[in-house]
Amino acid sequence: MIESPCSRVLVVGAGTMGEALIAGWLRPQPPAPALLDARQVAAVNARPARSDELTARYGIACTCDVAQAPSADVVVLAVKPQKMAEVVRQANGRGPFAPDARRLYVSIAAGVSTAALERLLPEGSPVVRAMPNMPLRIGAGATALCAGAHAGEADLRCASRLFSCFGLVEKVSEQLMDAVCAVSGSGPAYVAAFVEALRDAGQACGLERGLSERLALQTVLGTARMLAEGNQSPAELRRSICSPGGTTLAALDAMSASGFDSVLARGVAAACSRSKELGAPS
Ligand SMILES: NC(=O)C1=CN([C@@H]2O[C@H](COP(=O)(O)OP(=O)(O)OC[C@H]3O[C@@H](n4cnc5c(N)ncnc54)[C@H](O)[C@@H]3O)[C@@H](O)[C@H]2O)C=CC1
Ligand SMILES: O=C(O)[C@@H]1CCC=N1
Repeated sequence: MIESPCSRVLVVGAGTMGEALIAGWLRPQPPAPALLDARQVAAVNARPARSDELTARYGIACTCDVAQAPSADVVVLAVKPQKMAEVVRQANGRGPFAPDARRLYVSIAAGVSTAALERLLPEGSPVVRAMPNMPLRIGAGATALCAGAHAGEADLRCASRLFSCFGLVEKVSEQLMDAVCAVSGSGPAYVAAFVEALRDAGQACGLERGLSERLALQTVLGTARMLAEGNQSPAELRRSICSPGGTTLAALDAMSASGFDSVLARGVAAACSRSKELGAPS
């Protein structure tokens, strides 16, 4: 079990990501036990049906009124960036936003800066900003963390423990968080789009759609595993597949001439700009 001061965790806005975090903390990680047990986790979701569903599924306390939430040492803010200010103001200084105790606030919201959160939260609150990604659902996530003005090493350690059970955790300076969001936060969607495009391209060359998707998917999986588990760099692996005058070079030359790299660069830059725009809750 996780030690104090990370002993009771409240997830505010338990939607897709919030639920993935809860499920991961409560799941045993053989040979290790679960990080938290159901009595240590609580959640808030504005929709009563969703709140009931989370209680039924995980046996955790769940409420739809944030002001009524059980007390916690760590409050994970998992609402959409556009909702952040509204949720805190709705509580009106009660529940997890009461200025009566020191709590660590961990926000996973894209773009929202620690400074913006500190302005919303009780004065002097420690804030850690995290940017996880969707593959944390299968323990293969990538999370970057940075500390706000009042968060110390112990707060970062606590946040780090909460995300380490989901995969890679990196500490970065806050100015890099928008870029992290654009690469790994949104990245799983780019990879899914790549699989779709490779499937469709295979279909256009005559493969049956299902077969094309299976081949595309296994290719992404196998390549990612080789790069993660082996000692070849992406460039080395790429070169080892390109026979002189062969098929792969023909493909990469055509892709390069069509702007493959610059298309990706423009997409990532757009995500990074959007993260910055989301950064200041009104
Ligand atoms: N989806 C993703 O892959 C990633 C999302 N994020 C961030 O995680 C956060 C959550 O994203 P998702 O889980 O995808 O969104 P989501 O829409 O699935 O979850 C947000 C939840 O907040 C609830 N909510 C709205 N207002 C509320 C209120 N006043 N009180 C309590 N609950 C309220 C909604 O009912 C919803 O279930 C966002 O800030 C996003 O930027 C970060 C990394 C990856
Ligand atoms: O699209 C979004 O805004 C969120 C942040 C990273 C992934 N999904």
